[in-house]
Amino acid sequence: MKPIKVLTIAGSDSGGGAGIQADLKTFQELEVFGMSAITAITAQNTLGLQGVYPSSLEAVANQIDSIGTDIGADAIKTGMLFNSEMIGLVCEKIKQYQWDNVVVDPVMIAKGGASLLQEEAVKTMREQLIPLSKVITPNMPEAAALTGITIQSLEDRKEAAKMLHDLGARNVVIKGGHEINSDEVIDLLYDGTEFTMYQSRRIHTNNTHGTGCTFAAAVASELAKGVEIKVAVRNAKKFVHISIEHAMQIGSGHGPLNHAAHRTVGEQ
Ligand SMILES: Nc1ncnc2c1ncn2[C@@H]1O[C@H](COP(=O)(O)OP(=O)(O)OP(=O)(O)O)[C@@H](O)[C@H]1O
Ligand SMILES: Cc1ncc(CO)c(N)n1
Repeated sequence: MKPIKVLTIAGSDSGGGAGIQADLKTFQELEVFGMSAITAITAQNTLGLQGVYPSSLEAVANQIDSIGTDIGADAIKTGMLFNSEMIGLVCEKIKQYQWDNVVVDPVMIAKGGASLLQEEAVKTMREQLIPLSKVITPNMPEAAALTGITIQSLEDRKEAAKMLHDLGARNVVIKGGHEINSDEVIDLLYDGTEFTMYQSRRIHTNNTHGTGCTFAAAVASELAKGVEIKVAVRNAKKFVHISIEHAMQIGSGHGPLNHAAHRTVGEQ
């Protein structure tokens, strides 16, 4: 069987819950071959972010070239991209290698509130990266930052999704993890034609560190396999849900997910 390969371009989370670590765990669980280009090293744990050490542009370019010139990728996922220059570089490489299955997780702020993207970089993301994306997966604050729309209701999310589609994203998923006053979590997909809602029960837990990375990595894995977007989002949401539900108690703050849970729960 031909191996299916997925590349994540993202930051490292020393605590193992988010970023590159969450992505590679997800790729492994969803049976695709995972590769990485590391944009920054973060010192991070379940309590917060203790330090950020960005990679040089040369290091990022070289990592991507190593993959592009030899192994290739059936899908790529971007996470923490640190600043405007790095986003520009990643856009150049996506074009150079003609990568089409591009999942953009527009990471800006970690759950604890620490910034993972410089502010001026939001403009570059909007103008350069979004037009190259097959799907963009902002949470509600990220969708607000990218569009300037204040997002509270589902209608606000629909308006923001349309705007992000107009900016060039072929599909937009605005995730609902931040709608904390509700007992359900609804992720909203817009494919340029219609809206699809993915609804689940909200799990009341502290262990949600890395949900966004895991979700986007799962979408990328499914797209790499040739699964169509509506099913890819459904499968990704199910995978994240099970992984949150069966999280182990790790650290004393916002703990990571249990990416292996689907094996025993048997729903995947
Ligand atoms: N408490 C929860 N219960 C069930 N599902 C959840 C919960 N929190 C998040 N999810 C799911 O996890 C996925 C990620 O959503 P979320 O809005 O948390 O992303 P995020 O804010 O980008 O995450 P991150 O913490 O990695 O930045 C979505 O599919 C969402 O439905
Ligand atoms: C490295 C990294 N990427 C993304 C996130 C968002 O969850 C995080 N906390 N850390």
